[in-house]
Amino acid sequence: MPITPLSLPQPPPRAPEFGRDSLIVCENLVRIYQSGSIEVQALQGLDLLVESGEMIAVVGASGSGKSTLLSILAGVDAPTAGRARVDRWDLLAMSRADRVRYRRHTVGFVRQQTSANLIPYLTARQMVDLPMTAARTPAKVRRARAAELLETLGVADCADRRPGQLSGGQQMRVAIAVALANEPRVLLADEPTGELDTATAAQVFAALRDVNRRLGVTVVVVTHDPEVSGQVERTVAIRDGRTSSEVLRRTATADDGGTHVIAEEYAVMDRAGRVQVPRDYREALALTRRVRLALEADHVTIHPDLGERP
Ligand SMILES: Nc1ncnc2c1ncn2[C@@H]1O[C@H](COP(=O)(O)OP(=O)(O)OP(=O)(O)O)[C@@H](O)[C@H]1O
Repeated sequence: MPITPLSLPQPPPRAPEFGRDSLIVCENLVRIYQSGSIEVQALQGLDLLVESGEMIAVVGASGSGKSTLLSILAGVDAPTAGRARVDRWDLLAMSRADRVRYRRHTVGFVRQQTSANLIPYLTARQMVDLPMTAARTPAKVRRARAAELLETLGVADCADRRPGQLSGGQQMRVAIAVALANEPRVLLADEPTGELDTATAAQVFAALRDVNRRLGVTVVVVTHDPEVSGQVERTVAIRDGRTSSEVLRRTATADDGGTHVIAEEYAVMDRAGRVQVPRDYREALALTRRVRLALEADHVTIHPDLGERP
């Protein structure tokens, strides 16, 4: 009997390159650390796209690979395998000189420990000046830009103070100003509010959002704080070294004119089509080793395997 072919929507003639127009592209990214005879797979095939001008939060349990991802994007650490591109830089194929140029001009990095970002014997103004001096920026431009950045971050009055004379929140704002000194396209911040109290954390986060909006810098911020991740349009969750889900938030206007935020959670599908079904879904329907997939007109269903088990 002839088999009637299933009528499927036709794919585009040739799939465009993954993330061709994105500013940050990670594809199947792997980072393996070797400590003695033990191998730790910190990233296990992570896919991530970030568009120019976006601000995203990266969340995940301790040890899930967030800091590893940020260090790779910052050009501080190198991936073991996969693909990582930021702007025009291929992070797996950079020479040492490229890496210096990349870290100086393309990305600004704010590290997890506030103190690791600052130099104890320099004033805030001198610290913002330092990366510009390394980039051979003329003195007049440096002076103007340092003043402008400290003003933007709300710490203009701290310009002549050293880190020891600043509060934790002020230190973090100065660290952000330093990271922005050479006008990078991307700002990476690893737990920037981790050591701060709630009110100060909110101010620092507001400063990051301001930088994103006013300067157009793309911001990737790693956080444990649900308050923080609730304030960005996209939150990417990492589990076991892979992106597992994304929450997109948008503001909707109700009939009475009031606005409210709608948050929708999406599972992430990798390029091979693999999707992780959340544990509570699996448990609710006893989905185990084998499931039945069915293609409907505009969605795909997953059914438990009710057949005979071998
Ligand atoms: N230099 C290293 N050598 C060996 N293992 C490492 C190294 N750096 C990270 N790891 C391991 O890689 C995994 C991911 O670590 P990573 O710091 O990226 O996680 P994280 O999500 O940032 O955690 P946290 O929220 O606690 O900072 C962990 O198992 C960690 O122990």
